[in-house]
Amino acid sequence: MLVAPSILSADFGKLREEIVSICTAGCDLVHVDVMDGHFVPNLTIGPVVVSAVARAATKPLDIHLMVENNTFFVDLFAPLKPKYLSFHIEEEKHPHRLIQKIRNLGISPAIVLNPHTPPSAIEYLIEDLDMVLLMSVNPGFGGQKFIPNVLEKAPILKEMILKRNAKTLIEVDGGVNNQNIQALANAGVDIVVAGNYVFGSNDYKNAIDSLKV
Ligand SMILES: O=C(CO)[C@H](O)[C@H](O)COP(=O)(O)O
Repeated sequence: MLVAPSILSADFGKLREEIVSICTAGCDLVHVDVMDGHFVPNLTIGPVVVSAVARAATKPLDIHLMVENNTFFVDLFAPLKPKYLSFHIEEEKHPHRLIQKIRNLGISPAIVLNPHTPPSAIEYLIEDLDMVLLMSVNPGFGGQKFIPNVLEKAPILKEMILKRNAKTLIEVDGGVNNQNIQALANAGVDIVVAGNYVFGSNDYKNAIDSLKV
């Protein structure tokens, strides 16, 4: 299991220190939540702060866009060269076109599915995606309760990936902790995002290690 701590739960008063700490503690990716106050009822950080995060991080960035105008935000964040740039299928009329755009910028394209969206929504996009992010909370806030329907969706998605001989990874985000990590691994999940569980602990290394099942 790869672990991507979500910096939404970090102490923004000492953000550089927080980023260095999770990277030293052995995280695999640094997960960044970009919210525009329209697609979700919360507002987070823009490219100025994310560029400071990128300078502090020794692990690749995994940027999750929770925004209305995906193309505008892809153009804004692409210069920071994240490993993954993910956008919501619920908010995109031309997902195939946007996937190609992200790939042509040298970034791994990923799509996010809200808790109510079935894996079939992206069946014909699978081969073009490097990752699919399944939300296990409603997007917008950290520290919410895990919605277990993701344990049903992940195996369905995995089967679609295998059927198409694709290498697409499955990531799950929201309410992940040491109580549900084994069930997520059994369901075929490759990467977990964890905010409160990591940043709310007093030992980041222990918390990250406990998710690497
Ligand atoms: O995308 C998010 C919210 O929209 C966060 O990444 C997610 O909620 C992680 O936080 P936690 O592990 O505390 O649930």
